[in-house]
Amino acid sequence: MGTVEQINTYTRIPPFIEIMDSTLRDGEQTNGVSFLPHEKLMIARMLLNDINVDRVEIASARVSEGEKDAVKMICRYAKSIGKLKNVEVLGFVDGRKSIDWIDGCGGTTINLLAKGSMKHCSGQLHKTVEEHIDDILYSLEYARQKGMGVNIYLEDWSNGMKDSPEYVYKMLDVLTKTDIMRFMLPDTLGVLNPLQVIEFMRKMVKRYPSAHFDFHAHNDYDLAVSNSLAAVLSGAKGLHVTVNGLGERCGNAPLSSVQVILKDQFHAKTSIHEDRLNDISRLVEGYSGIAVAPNQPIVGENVFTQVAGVHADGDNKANLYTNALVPERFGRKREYALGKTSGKANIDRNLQELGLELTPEQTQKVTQRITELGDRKEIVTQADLPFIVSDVLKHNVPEDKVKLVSYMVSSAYGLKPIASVKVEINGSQYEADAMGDGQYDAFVKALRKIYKKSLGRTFPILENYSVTIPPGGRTDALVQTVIVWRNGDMTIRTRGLDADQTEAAIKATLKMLNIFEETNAE
Ligand SMILES: CC(C)C(=O)C(=O)O
Repeated sequence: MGTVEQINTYTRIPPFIEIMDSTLRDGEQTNGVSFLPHEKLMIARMLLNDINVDRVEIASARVSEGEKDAVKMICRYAKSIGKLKNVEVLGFVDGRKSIDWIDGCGGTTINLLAKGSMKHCSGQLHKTVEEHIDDILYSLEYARQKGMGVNIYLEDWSNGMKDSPEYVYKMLDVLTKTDIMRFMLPDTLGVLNPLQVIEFMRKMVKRYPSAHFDFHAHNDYDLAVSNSLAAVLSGAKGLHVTVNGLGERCGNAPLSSVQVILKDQFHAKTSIHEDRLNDISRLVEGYSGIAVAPNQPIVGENVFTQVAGVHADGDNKANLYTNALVPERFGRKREYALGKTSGKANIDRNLQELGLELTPEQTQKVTQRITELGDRKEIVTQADLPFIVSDVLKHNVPEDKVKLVSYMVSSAYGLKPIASVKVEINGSQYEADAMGDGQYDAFVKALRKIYKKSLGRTFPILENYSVTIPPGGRTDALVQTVIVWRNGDMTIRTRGLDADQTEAAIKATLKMLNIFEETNAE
């Protein structure tokens, strides 16, 4: 596919694609997801106001009292901003019941769930197509009396077109002559491929040229996005999406992916404001409890993070590793990961952003430390960097007077930790075991024994011990331990940085002992 002209030669992409978001209806059909009424309101608010989707489907009728509260709140809010008509509720072909329920909540549009395949009509409703059409016409007439707009779903339309197209045509021959606003064609079981979508949608558009068709994809074959594109390329005027691709089984087509593909690859217009796509994704991720995969395009945690140093180098030199999906477009920022493959260019980028200027030797030391952490599978973030820099550079403590030769600390349920420590002090080796209230306590007690029993010397008193995690973002890599020691009038404050808290405290302790030895030697 190339230019808009080429696209239009082979296809009939409508100038504008209407986007209906069903996060609050189909999205809530994700296993384990249930939104509270106020959560539904917050999501609907953001979708209507900030993301500017054309329509939202917010619930199924007659589900529960909680759902009723949510629908009432959302309808009240939508009315206050003049968007009540953009709010839709799925209802059933059940005579007056669903329509009354929606009307009672203040809703003005029903998405009527009709059967789109012979199999569903006879197997589930035990009705003939004529009987089903009569029931639909009855609901339509009642909705009309209530002043309610009607869209209609033809559930299992995809299998209908495969197995019983004459059933689908019989329905639509009648229904397209009514005042139904939109015909919503679901691939209920997610069984279609793009070629079939093109074939079936073209048949629809050819036979009913003035009808408005929406396509509703499911992702069972990981084809929800491709099928949605196939649908609009064949004349569908609207697409159904959900935030983060939530939805029954494998979900629906994700809003963010559909949006960027329509815009960038097919030059199709929508009403979506892209700069809040990340925000809505985070909101829904939080409320649904369903984590977004880190590599999910547009909204995944990692998708704007360059890991390989060569990428940062190319970006530093000539912005070489970028495409139309620039993070700022979605309210995000490009990041340069820190790890064993990141190299100097990534570190330089991060130091620059933090306004830290280091000499080449200092950068070399920091790089070496980050590579070491990377080798241990630790993830280092920009938030960790200032701590690594000061840990590597700040102290000018000689580190050769006291060296740790080996240590072991135990951890077992119901038993006190034990530490076995061997250290070299001024060239001679000493070892001791001790039991403590915690691993670090046992470690310090063993050292204390060495100092008192083997060397006959005092050991500084531990006055304060604090542990902090570098602030911001993912900080699973590092813990900083700051320990304050007192020896007579002398206060020694040292810190250690490591992924492991005990290890960080041990590092801080060794620094203290080297300072202690240095001052004792003078
Ligand atoms: C409930 C219906 C409309 C649906 O989501 C589907 O068929 O995919």
